[in-house]
Amino acid sequence: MEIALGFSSQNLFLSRNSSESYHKKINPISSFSFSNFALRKRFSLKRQPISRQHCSIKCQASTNGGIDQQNDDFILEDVPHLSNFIPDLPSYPNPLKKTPGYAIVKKTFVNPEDVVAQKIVVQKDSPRGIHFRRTGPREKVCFKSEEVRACIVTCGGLCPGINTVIREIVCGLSSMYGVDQILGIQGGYRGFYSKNTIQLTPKSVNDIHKRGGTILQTSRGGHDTNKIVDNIQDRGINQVYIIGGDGTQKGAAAIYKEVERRGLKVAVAGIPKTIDNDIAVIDKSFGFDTAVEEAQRAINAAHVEVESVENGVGIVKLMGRYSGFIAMHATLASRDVDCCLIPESPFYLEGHGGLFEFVEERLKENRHMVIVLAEGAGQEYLAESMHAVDEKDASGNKLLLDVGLWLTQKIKDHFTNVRKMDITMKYIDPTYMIRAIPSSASDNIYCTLLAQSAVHGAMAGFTGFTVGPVNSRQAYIPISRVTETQNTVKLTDRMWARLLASTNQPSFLNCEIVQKKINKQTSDDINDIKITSM
Ligand SMILES: Nc1ncnc2c1ncn2[C@@H]1O[C@H](COP(=O)(O)OP(=O)(O)OP(=O)(O)O)[C@@H](O)[C@H]1O
Ligand SMILES: O=P(O)(O)OC[C@H]1O[C@](O)(CO)[C@@H](O)[C@@H]1O
Ligand SMILES: [Mg+2]
Repeated sequence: MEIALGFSSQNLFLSRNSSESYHKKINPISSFSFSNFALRKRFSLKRQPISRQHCSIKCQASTNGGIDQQNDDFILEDVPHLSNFIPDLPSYPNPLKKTPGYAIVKKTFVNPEDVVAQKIVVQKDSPRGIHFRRTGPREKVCFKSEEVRACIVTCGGLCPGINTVIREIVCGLSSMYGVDQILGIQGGYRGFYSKNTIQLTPKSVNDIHKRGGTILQTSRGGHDTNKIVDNIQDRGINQVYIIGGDGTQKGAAAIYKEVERRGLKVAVAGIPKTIDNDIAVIDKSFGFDTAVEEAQRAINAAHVEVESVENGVGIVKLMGRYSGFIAMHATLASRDVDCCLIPESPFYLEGHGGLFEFVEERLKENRHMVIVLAEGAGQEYLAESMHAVDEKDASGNKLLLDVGLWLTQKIKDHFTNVRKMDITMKYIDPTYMIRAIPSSASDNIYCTLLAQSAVHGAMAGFTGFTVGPVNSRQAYIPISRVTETQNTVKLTDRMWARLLASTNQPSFLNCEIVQKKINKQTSDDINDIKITSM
C-alpha cells in the first residue's frame, strides 16, 4: 500500500497526505489511520525531487513487517489503540471545541498523521529514522464524557511535580472533557487491591501543585498484575493514569497487556517520573530541573564552608542510582565544583591520576575544593571494602551504600595519616531535600503538558503508551520502548566533555576499568539512535 508523505524541513512533524481514499484503504476509523499498523512498523521510502523546503515522499508499508534494510526507512513506532482489540469500537465527536478554552483556537485538533522525529540532526542523505505519534486532541474520542471512570496512581520514589501532574490530569479531564469520575489510588500499585480510593475533583486538587510529594502517596513493590486488573474491572475503571519511573512503566506495560488479553475497554497511560532522569527516549523527566536548581543550594553551602577554612574539602552527595545526570547538571550549573563523580565513570583514589592526587593539587592551588558525588558512584569499591551483601528494596532495586560517608573517611585518612596534612572535611547530604520540594514554574508547565497529552491520548483511545517530550515535542511512545534501556550519561558524549573541561578534573582514563567501560559505551552508542549530545 502506498502512502504519500510531505514534510517541511523547518518542521519537526511529518504529515501523511490525508486523502480520503487513503484513509478508507488503510483504516475505517480515519482519525486513527496509523493504528492498523503494528508497533514499530517500518516503511521503505522512495525519495522524490526536493523542492525548496518541502519534499514529498512516497512510502510503502513493509509487507513482511520486519526490518527493512533500505537506508532511507521511515519508521513509525506506534502505540496501540483500543480498536486493535475491541471490535466495532464506537467513536464520538470530541467535545473540546465546545469548551470555553478551545472555542476560538484556530487548530483545535492535531493532524492525526502528525509524527515527531526522534532524530532531528540529520544529513541530506541520512535515513528518515524513527518517529512517534504527536500528542494532542483528536477529532474523535472513544469515550463519552459521562462514561469515563478514570484513576490515577503514583509509584516509586518522589520527584518534584507529581502533584502538579495529578492536578492537571484531574482538571484536564474535567475542563476539557467534562469528566467527573476520577479516583485516586492510594499508596502505589498495591493500593489498587489493599486500600480505599479517594474521589478527586478540581476543587480537591486545586492547590496541591504548591506541595512536594504526592497527595496519593507512593510505594515500592506490590505490583500484582492480576489483582490490579481485577480491581480495575471490579471498579469499572476505563482510564488508568500511571505516574512513575522505569519500574512503574514496566508495571504499566504489564497492566496494559493483561487489559488487552481480557479485551477490556481500558486505556492505560504512563506518565514518566524520575528524579534520576534515567528514562529512555524522552528529553528529560519532569522535576529534574527543579532538583538541579535545589542542588545548587547544597553546593553553595559546601563552597561557603570550605572556602572559609584552611584546606577545606566539601563533599555533596546527590541522587542518581545508575545515572549521574543530576550530579553532572548540578556541577555544570554551579562552576564552584572541582570534581564530579558519577556511576557511569569509575574513578580511583591512589596513585598517579587518582582522586587523592587531584585533591592535593587543588588544595595547593586554591586552599579548598568541592566534590559532587552521585549516590551510585564508586559502589563497586564500597562493596569490596565493606564486604557488603547485596540488599534490595521492595521493587528489587539494589540498596546503595553511602558513598559520601565512605569517601569523606577515605580522604580524611589519606591526608591525616599518609600525607600528614590538616584538612577540614564537610559532608553535605541533601539527597531527599532536592526531590521533596514543589516543582519550579517551568516544571509546572512541563507537568501540565504531560498531563494534558495523556488525557487527550486516553480519550482518543490510545493505550499502552508513555507520554513525553522528544526533541521538545510531546509524543506518544510505546511503553516497551521507554523500558527497554535506561538513560545514562554517555562518557563519550560532548556533555561529559563539557563537564571535564569545566572542572578540569581527571578523566581517570589510565585506569583499566574506565577504559573497559568507555569501550562498552562506545559500542552501545553505535546501536543507540537517541541523540544525547546537545
Ligand atoms: N518489571 C516490573 N514489572 C512490574 N512491576 C514492576 C516492575 N518493576 C517495578 N515494578 C513496580 O513498579 C513500582 C515502582 O518501581 P520502582 O520502585 O523501581 O520505582 P520507579 O518507578 O522505577 O521510580 P524511581 O526509580 O524513579 O523511584 C513498584 O510498585 C514495583 O513493584
Ligand atoms: O529511599 P527511596 O525512597 O527508596 O529512594 C531512593 C532512590 O530513589 C531515586 O531517587 C530514584 O530511583 C534514587 O536516586 C534513589 O536511590
Ligand atoms: Mg527506577
